[in-house]
Amino acid sequence: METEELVMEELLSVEAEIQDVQDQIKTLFDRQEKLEERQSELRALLEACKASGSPVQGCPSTTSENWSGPFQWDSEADDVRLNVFGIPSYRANQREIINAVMSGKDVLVIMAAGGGKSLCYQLPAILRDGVALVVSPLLSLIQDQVMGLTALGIPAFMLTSTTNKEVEKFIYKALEKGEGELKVLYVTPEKISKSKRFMSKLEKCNHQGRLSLIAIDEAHCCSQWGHDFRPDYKSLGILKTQFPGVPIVALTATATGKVQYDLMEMLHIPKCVKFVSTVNRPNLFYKVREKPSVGKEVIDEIAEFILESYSNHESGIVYCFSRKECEQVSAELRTRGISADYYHADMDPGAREKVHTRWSKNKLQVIVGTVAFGMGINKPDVRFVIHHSLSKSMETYYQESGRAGRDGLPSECVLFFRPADVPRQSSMVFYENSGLQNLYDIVRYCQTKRQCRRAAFFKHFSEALQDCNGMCDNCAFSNEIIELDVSNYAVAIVSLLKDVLENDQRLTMLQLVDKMKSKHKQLGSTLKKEQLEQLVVQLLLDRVLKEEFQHTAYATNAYVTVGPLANQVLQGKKAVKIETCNKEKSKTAGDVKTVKHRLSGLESKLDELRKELSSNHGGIFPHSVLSSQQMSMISTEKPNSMEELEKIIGKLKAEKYGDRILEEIGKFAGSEDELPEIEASKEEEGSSDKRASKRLKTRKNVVLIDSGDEEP
Ligand SMILES: Nc1ncnc2c1ncn2[C@@H]1O[C@H](COP(=O)(O)OP(=O)(O)OP(=O)(O)O)[C@@H](O)[C@H]1O
Repeated sequence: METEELVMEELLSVEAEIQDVQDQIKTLFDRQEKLEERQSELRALLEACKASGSPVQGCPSTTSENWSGPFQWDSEADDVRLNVFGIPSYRANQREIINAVMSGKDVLVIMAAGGGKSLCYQLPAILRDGVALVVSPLLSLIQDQVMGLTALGIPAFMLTSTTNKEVEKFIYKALEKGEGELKVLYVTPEKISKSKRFMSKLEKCNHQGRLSLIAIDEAHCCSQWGHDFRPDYKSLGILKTQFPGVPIVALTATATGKVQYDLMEMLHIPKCVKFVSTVNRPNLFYKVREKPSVGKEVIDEIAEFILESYSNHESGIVYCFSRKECEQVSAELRTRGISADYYHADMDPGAREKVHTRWSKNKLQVIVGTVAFGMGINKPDVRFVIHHSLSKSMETYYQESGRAGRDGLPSECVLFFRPADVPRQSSMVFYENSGLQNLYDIVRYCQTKRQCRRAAFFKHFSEALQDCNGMCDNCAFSNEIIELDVSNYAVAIVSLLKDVLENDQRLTMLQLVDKMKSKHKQLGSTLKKEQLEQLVVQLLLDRVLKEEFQHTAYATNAYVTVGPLANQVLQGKKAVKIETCNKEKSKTAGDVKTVKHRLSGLESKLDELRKELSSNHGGIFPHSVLSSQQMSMISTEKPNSMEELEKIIGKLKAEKYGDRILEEIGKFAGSEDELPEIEASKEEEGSSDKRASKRLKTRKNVVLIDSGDEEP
């Protein structure tokens, strides 16, 4: 008997050790997977550097074909840009991309939403002889583009399931015989993969030297690592094989290094010239708000936000997790006086189209949609994108929030986050490639109360850091953040889960938090329920815990169990901390109400500053006093006189960024090599202006602001 007990004891200890070893193996495998991913990203960057010689983010350029010109088609291109498209000047990279396509190169374009990708293939399509083929994933997107081009007098057509026989005949004739006027032809990827007839006409067109270029829009759909993988995009590789002499231009708004590498392989364009524009959208203010646990309260907060900040019926989108939620949220918003309607995949296409059109024409303020409200949303003046629920990845969030402010004007992106939303998403994405890893990245973005939100995007897309300019809640509002050491709670959670496991039971995140709550009540716990939830999520991110999934006939349930690093916590080798705010930052940070309040206090001080300026100086606008960074903080417009500057300030004030502008005005009078003025704004109101006026008295090339002028 005694021997049996001893054996039993040893068996348990061996089993525990095996578990430990397995945990370590799992950690190492995870690490290996991450490293391999990074390895392939770096290889892709290296390839791209070698192949293109063009500036690639994160990789120094090796050659330097100068794509800015001059080229023989320069004046013709300028003429078409201005007189056909009505565009006065190129945006960043557009000229270079057009020149590379015109030179017959394969080109990969990564440019943020609204950056102006279409011009990059539409302009060469007009300049080059023959027909340009454009592959685009969505009918609605194609219809919009064809309508737009036709309105400009450009012969553009689409060949899709909705095309009538007559038009189809015209297109085939134009391809085969060059009859009729056809400059740009839009198709879906299915046409390439499924229609032999179409491919044979295209062959003939190319044979006669009339296929001018091939554009592949939303090219990230080629890669299964991307967020919108479309199987038919995989077969687009055939285009380069069949038409090797025709330049391919692949365009997308987002692609990590891995996706770029993948799509270059899929499309057989390894030597393409690559143009990567920044993912930064400087006009978007990112913030995360704590999501109340009561559904109605969430809607109250969303409604309050819209009614207070966007009372002039400015357009917005609210993204929800499910179709049902979508319908509920839109109904609730309506009862609170907001003109809202829902949009999801379960509606018939006619009804969806109707909602979209009403919204596009500003007859509806808010669309409450699921992810189905996605590609092809071209409304330029969307002022806010609210996420009622967590997105499934950084890429998805970047895309969805990026539908705000395509016109370049200040807009807000607000994500309502609550840890309990994590298992809802994880039980949906755990079977996808890197699904959980992607989800945990966006959860990390939401959990932090310290790190710049923008920096998370730069990191995710392997781009060098850029200044956020105070355009996210964590950078703009320096509320005191306290770091709580909650290692003892972590130990209690791990021990509890081990007990549960030994009894062959499982706990969901909410059950675990409830158990902890009742357990800690007895111990006189100080952590609130929300903080316990935050802690459990933190432990998931830190791999102390992990999620496991179980399928039932109706759903997949997510459970929380001990993870690879659980023992380190038990052994006291790993400290666990959570961040908490002194004030309830997430509720107030960046709200228009807050900004307006600060602004009204500062306005009277601006008047004082004006008076001082006018009594001292002679009206010379001191361009030299402003660094380009300061200038860009104020506006993308460049003022040439004080009057113009004041107008811009007035406009920006109306757009709620007045307090930052005042800070900048304070800087006009200061020397750039003084201490960073940005700090002044964080002092008590008024102190920055006092310092500014002091400097005014001592400085020579200062500004005159006419004290008699009305605030524009
Ligand atoms: N150089 C330019 N100057 C001013 N406006 C421009 C310029 N280039 C493009 N635009 C305008 O910018 C808007 C967005 O362009 P476009 O639709 O091509 O963006 P996109 O990069 O394709 O965005 P998305 O990825 O969201 O589809 C359009 O209204 C377009 O006419």
